[in-house]
Amino acid sequence: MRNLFELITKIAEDDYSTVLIRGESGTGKEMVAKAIHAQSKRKDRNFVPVNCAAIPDDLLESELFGYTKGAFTGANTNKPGRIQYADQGTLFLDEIGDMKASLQAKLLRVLQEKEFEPVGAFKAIPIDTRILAATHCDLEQLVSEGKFREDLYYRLSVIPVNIPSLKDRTEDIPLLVNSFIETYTLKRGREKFTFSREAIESLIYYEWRGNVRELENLVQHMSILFSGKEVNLTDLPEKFHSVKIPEQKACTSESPAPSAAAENQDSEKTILTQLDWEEGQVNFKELINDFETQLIVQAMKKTDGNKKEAARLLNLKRTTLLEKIKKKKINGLWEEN
Ligand SMILES: Nc1ncnc2c1ncn2[C@@H]1O[C@H](COP(=O)(O)OP(=O)(O)OP(=O)(O)O)[C@@H](O)[C@H]1O
Repeated sequence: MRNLFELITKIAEDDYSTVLIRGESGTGKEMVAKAIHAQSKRKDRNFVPVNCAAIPDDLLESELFGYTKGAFTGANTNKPGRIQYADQGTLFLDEIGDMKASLQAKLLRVLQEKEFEPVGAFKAIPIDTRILAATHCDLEQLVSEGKFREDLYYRLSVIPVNIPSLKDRTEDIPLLVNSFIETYTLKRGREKFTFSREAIESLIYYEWRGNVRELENLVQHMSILFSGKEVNLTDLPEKFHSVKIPEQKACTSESPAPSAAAENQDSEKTILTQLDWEEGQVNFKELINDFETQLIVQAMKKTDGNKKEAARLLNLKRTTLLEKIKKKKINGLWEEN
């Protein structure tokens, strides 16, 4: 996600490239598109989202490009399309994989020629809009099946942005939960609440097919229906009660998970017994540094080199662990020993 934030800033600065945002439903594709717009030079102009899957095929063309008076029965006046509202701004085309072939051709023209024709018009209108597209589909597959134009696919995916599913970044769950608690308690003017460790664990190991949207809905739901201070597992909706938590990770409020310090008592002993106080002063900084290295190497060994798991064992953020490994230049040390 940190890489993604950096990418958003770079993309926002470069106004010319088209961007294809990919991710499962609810991962935050529209949020990323809004963030790109908000950081770009177009930020004071409109951000216009169009969900290509939500508008029936027959209507999408006139909705997107507008129409002229008399273009079809019922077209009594000229009507601008959403693309015109996005002039000088950003047009966000969500679910682009659902766009029918004839519209794909019109969109390609916008991208290549920077102009479009409203339905029923004979003259093209110039347009200056940045197009951000998003999809949860496998566009390459649609291209190979002939359902999506290959030239449009290459045009759109100049910069691909992939948003990971929530189940692939479970370390973000507690952070997101806290942020949503903040938002929804503030909105309702009620006291903040917390989630018990057991409850958080069930959230961490839950499937999250609806990704961040589903998590946000849960916290919103709790902020309405739960009036206590700490949400326990039993306060959560039924589907969370049966979440399978891997054996060695399961912990209850009565039997807290082993802390990194306890797990590493052995290495602490080793270092302390190695100390020779008689020799004079001990080098405090060096010893702490060695101890830290030993802890990291041990955690990496225990988890077969899985940095995410090791960070969880050490009660560190994954990024902090990665930074330490890099700074100490100890990458792979756990394999050698
Ligand atoms: N990193 C995040 N931090 C806070 N809220 C987030 C984050 N990512 C997503 N959300 C929230 O999750 C919800 C879904 O996000 P969004 O609509 O951007 O997803 P999407 O991928 O475009 O979904 P869909 O494909 O179904 O349209 C929104 O309410 C958004 O505010």
